[in-house]
Amino acid sequence: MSKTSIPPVGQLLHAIHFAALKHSTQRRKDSAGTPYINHPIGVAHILWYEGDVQDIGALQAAVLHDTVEDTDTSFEELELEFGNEVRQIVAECTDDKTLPKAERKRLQVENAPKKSDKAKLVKMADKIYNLRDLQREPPADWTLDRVREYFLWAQKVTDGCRGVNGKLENILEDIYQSGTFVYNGKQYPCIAK
Ligand SMILES: Nc1nc2c(ncn2[C@@H]2O[C@H](COP(=O)(O)OP(=O)(O)O)[C@@H](OP(=O)(O)OP(=O)(O)O)[C@H]2O)c(=O)[nH]1
Ligand SMILES: [Mn+2]
Repeated sequence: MSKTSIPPVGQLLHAIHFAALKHSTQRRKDSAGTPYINHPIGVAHILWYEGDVQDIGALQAAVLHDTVEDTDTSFEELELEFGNEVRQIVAECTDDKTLPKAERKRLQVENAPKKSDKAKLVKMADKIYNLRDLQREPPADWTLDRVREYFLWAQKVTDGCRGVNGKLENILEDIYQSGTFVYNGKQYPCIAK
């Protein structure tokens, strides 16, 4: 059976299985050491359940979005397993880790408006997931300033993704306008007024 003739549920399962194997030894930065795979699955879950996104390529790319950046996965491998469109969306969501961190962050802001609609969807859901993680419990070694900087930077990135999904935009706007995060037991506004 050629890849495109596999029903969408099978295509999505293949992406989940692939990402689970690739991220199998990785953990999130929270104190519980949550399995990393919870994040890419959660990003696809946000697209479907909160963004009403049913496009199979976008959902697969969401599940696979950190495989090249954070594991030994190559773009060629993604193309072979999932086709050219998924490869391209993931490529648009992959930072060049050979660049200094400040430059990577700057490029995310600069390039967001130039991305395809499907890459913008994945970027917004990725940020929603990470911002919610930060609201709940910042990584143990993050200073208060680093958390604040992340919210400000994320807003600049997702502002460049506007125009493709009002529901996801509204979720992000709520976080920036009225969201709070907890740091050392104290509550702070995500974006100081
Ligand atoms: N908030 C949070 N983030 C965690 C946690 N564990 C892992 N991460 C990952 O850390 C990244 C954000 O941390 P940074 O210090 O800014 O980036 P870095 O990992 O590239 O150094 C995100 O990468 P990313 O998904 O590639 O997105 P991006 O922020 O680089 O765009 C996020 O998925 C956690 O417990 N909480
Ligand atoms: Mn991510």
